[in-house]
Amino acid sequence: MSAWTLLNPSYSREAVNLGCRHQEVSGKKKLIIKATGGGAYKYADLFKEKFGVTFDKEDEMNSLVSGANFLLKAVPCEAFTYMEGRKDFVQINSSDLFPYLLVNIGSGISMIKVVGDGKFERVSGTSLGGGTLLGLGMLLTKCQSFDDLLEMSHKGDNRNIDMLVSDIYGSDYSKIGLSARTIASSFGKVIFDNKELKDYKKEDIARSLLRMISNNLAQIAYLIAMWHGKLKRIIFGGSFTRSHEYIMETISDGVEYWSKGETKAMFLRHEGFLGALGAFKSYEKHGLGSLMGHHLSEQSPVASPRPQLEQKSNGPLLVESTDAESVGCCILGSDTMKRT
Ligand SMILES: Nc1ncnc2c1ncn2[C@@H]1O[C@H](COP(=O)(O)OP(=O)(O)OP(=O)(O)O)[C@@H](O)[C@H]1O
Ligand SMILES: CC(C)(CO)[C@@H](O)C(=O)NCCC(=O)O
Repeated sequence: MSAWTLLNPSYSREAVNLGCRHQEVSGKKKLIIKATGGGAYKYADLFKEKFGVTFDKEDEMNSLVSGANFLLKAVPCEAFTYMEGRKDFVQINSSDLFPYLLVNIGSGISMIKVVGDGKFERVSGTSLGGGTLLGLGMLLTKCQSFDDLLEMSHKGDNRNIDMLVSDIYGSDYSKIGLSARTIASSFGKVIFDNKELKDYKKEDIARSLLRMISNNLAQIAYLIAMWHGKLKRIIFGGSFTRSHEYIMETISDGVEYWSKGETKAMFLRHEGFLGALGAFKSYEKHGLGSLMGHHLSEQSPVASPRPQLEQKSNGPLLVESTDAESVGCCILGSDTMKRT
């Protein structure tokens, strides 16, 4: 997947009008598109040469934060927790939103402490992210896509690959709070198996990989949140989770475990669109805010009655009125195009 995000001009008439603009340069019309992420730099020349499109570049971190703040403040029930198969929407009071840790899981992971609108610091990051899962997954299971890998993982059993506490102790190790089922060493069982890759079920490998990456990022995120002022909210964005229940469940379990139940992982309904939304929002600074407000009030549920602040609900009611299509933007990758 490419590392760039932009508003897709072919998605809808509104997106054409709002995602890009024309500028008259020496009598010629120039098409300008907001773009963010690495691809906004990497592919700028290519787009200009092939399509005559100029990228109006917005900083990636700035766009991620701006997109996340916008969603959390303006879209009812954007954030939710996911535990034991249950999605609980959380409406955060905007006066109590900051500070929080934004963990953007793309190919790599950025951890950003957000303290206000436009006020943030990228406090950490890790290269063990979505790209690691997919890359290792492709090597070890020959999966063709992320969805392929995810589907495999649903059918797998990581206990055939991972070394559990019970494999070492024969039971739990309750004195230090480790249950028999806790993974003591990801992929650790392989050491004693004397088997080759072909002898393992690819479903089991997929499951172990997913647990390994998700557990690891949950732990790092929690530690970073504690290190940077005991941030009470950890919000996970980026295309990695894409509402995949098992991924969210594993991340939630990890945060719950490491925080001893004090912190809950939060996810976003529009998790993969933070950068695009943030780049879009930057029109405000060019004095085109009214145009944007018009578009959003038509398409997003902002105008609909708000649920009670800090209310939690796992009922379907709130989803109905806050359909994911409402934000109406696309991510274009070099090989994929996804729509909310
Ligand atoms: N359909 C998909 N195709 C490819 N990757 C997917 C898909 N769905 C989820 N993913 C996961 O999302 C990751 C990429 O996420 P995203 O598009 O947010 O990041 P990116 O912009 O490419 O990365 P970075 O932020 O590091 O530049 C992949 O590495 C993979 O783990
Ligand atoms: C390089 C970026 C910012 C590109 O989105 C991302 O992939 C990332 O945060 N990677 C982790 C890099 C690190 O901090 O180790």
